[in-house]
Amino acid sequence: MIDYSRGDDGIVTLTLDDPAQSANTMNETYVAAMSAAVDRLYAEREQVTGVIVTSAKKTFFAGGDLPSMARATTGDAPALFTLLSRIKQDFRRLETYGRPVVAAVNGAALGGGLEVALACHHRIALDRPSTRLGFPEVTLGLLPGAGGVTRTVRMLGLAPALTTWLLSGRRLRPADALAHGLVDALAATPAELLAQAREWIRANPGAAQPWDRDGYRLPGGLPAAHLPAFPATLRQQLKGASLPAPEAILATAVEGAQVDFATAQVIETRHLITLLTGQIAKNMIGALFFDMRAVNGGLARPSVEVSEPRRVAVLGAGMMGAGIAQACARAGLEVVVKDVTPQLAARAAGPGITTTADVAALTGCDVVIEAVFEDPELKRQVFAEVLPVLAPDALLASNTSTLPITGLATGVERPGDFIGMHFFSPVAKMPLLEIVVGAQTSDAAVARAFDLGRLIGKTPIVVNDGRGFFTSRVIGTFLDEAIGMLAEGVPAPSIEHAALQAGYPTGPLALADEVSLTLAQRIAASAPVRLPSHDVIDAMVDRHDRPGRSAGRGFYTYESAKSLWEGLAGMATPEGRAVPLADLKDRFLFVEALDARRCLAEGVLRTAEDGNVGSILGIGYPAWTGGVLRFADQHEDFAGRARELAARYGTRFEPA
Ligand SMILES: NC(=O)c1ccc[n+]([C@@H]2O[C@H](COP(=O)([O-])OP(=O)(O)OC[C@H]3O[C@@H](n4cnc5c(N)ncnc54)[C@H](O)[C@@H]3O)[C@@H](O)[C@H]2O)c1
Repeated sequence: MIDYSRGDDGIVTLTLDDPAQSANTMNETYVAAMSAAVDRLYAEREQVTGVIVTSAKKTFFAGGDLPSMARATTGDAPALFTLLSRIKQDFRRLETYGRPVVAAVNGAALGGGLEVALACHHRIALDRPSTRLGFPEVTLGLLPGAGGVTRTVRMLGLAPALTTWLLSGRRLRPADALAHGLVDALAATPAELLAQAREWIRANPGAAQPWDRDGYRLPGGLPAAHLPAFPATLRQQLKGASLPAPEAILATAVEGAQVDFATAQVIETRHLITLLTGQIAKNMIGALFFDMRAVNGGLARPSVEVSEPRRVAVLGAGMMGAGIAQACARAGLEVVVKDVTPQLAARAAGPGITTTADVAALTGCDVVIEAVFEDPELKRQVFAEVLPVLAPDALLASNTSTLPITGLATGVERPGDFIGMHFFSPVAKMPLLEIVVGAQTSDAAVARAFDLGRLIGKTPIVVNDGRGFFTSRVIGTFLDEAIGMLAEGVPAPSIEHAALQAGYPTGPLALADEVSLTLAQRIAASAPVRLPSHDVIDAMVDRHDRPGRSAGRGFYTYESAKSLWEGLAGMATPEGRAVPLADLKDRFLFVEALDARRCLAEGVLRTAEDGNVGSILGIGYPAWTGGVLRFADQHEDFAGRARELAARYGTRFEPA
């Protein structure tokens, strides 16, 4: 798995190449191979002038061995300690070898991959658009435990290491990694990469890690010196739910910065083992690795062969239409955007995009994605208008966020080709695509929508039609719960605080303002039952003229600073009462989990994987839960707690 080859110049190239996998990971094969390679380096030291570490794969190194990590139990702790110590020891032997060691990072280096590179004296990255470097561990409830925390902190100093790399989970492009100090140089081609590595080795025969040199000092000083001045981004990253991984990373960094290198490594190992053997990492790996892999791998895609799209028509150049057009163009598709006037259409202009107000310009398109106003009559009309010029079997997709697909399809000539492709705002950033299957939608249409989603880099879940499909329905349930709390007399700041504490990315009242209370009112008007939240929404829109964010006033006032509107206390009904924080938090998590279980029972959700992935990527369900359906499965007493909430707050909490 590691090819060892020594050139005439005495430079050994270690080429990582796991024969059993498409990417290198820190599995047993790797561990054994790395030990053997380092042993051989030491045995042949007299003939060696330097070492290049590189990979034979498209990526440099993908990271930890997640399948085996996800199985770890407390009983495995001693074995994990031994394994991690061995990995660390080999890195340590490499960096103290007494010869220059260079990482020739020929592709993505994430997690364990970046740790391999950090154990080298110098890192050169191949500057490709797809290459990313970073520590995604925190997003899986873990920490970089093969020296990643220890070395990053010692290389960059505490605050930069934490904010840019360890707590953010960011995957940086090579140029950004260079600017942020974990890469030393860039190379334009693979040949240059290796040539630069050799050159650096020749020029730096006495290379050593900074922390192994005399007089080394932690950049930025010891923790006590700058903890009070920790940047705002760090405080931001630590706000909200108290989650084990960011806390463990912070503790590892701060404790490790005050002791010698070897002790810091042990501290790091201990913290990682605590995370590995706990439930939250299992939840996060379950959803964001296993479920995600299943969803992206086509778990819900019908296995029919379909042709690839070439020319995409987008109707409507508003916020969504422009975003969808740009995403398609970036994937290399030919895109034509139509709006009612050339000026309006031109807002979606960009490389690879033609804009128009003329239906004829859509001639021959084999996909149309409609993103005009949320009005069923208008949508029917634009489909009728474009159908005659499209390719005869064109896929007909609507980006509606609320209108049932089966209903929209009835106005259209070819309902079998009609489908929902629900993107999320902002399209460039949001990874989820919710594919909505109407009563008459064909398997081929689902497969085509799925393939298009994958082509433009989205994670496509496939759901059946219904009021609000999956995502809009469940997020609506969440917002109704929050807004209903105002009617109960719960102070607005407590509502927002409880959601952040539970791990949601934004408070529900702020979110409702973003969505717009006018839209919420329209949805409420067609709801099968009247809820307490609907009275609050009506009062906000009709009585107080506070329709939401775009008007500058909703639950919040958006003037110079954003602040909760003081009139909200007046929304409480006389029977209002105090609700404990623990109940507020659980009401959010449970009300969504219960609704998602109903979605699964009703067939709106076809798989639990789609529900878990969709809830985290699309509607901000806290990732620590492992997704809206896993939350119930991993909860120690889901049914019992749900019944308790039902007794206090209503039958919607009754478990099925
Ligand atoms: N805003 C969101 O967060 C979001 C998210 C997911 C889905 N959606 C859905 O996407 C759709 C569009 O939403 P948006 O926020 O982009 O709206 P928007 O108001 O920003 O854009 C709508 C565009 O459609 C154009 N349009 C109107 N009639 C047209 C016609 N006959 N032919 C061509 N273009 C026409 C308008 O000029 C406007 O540019 C809606 O169905 C909405 O429910 C919105």
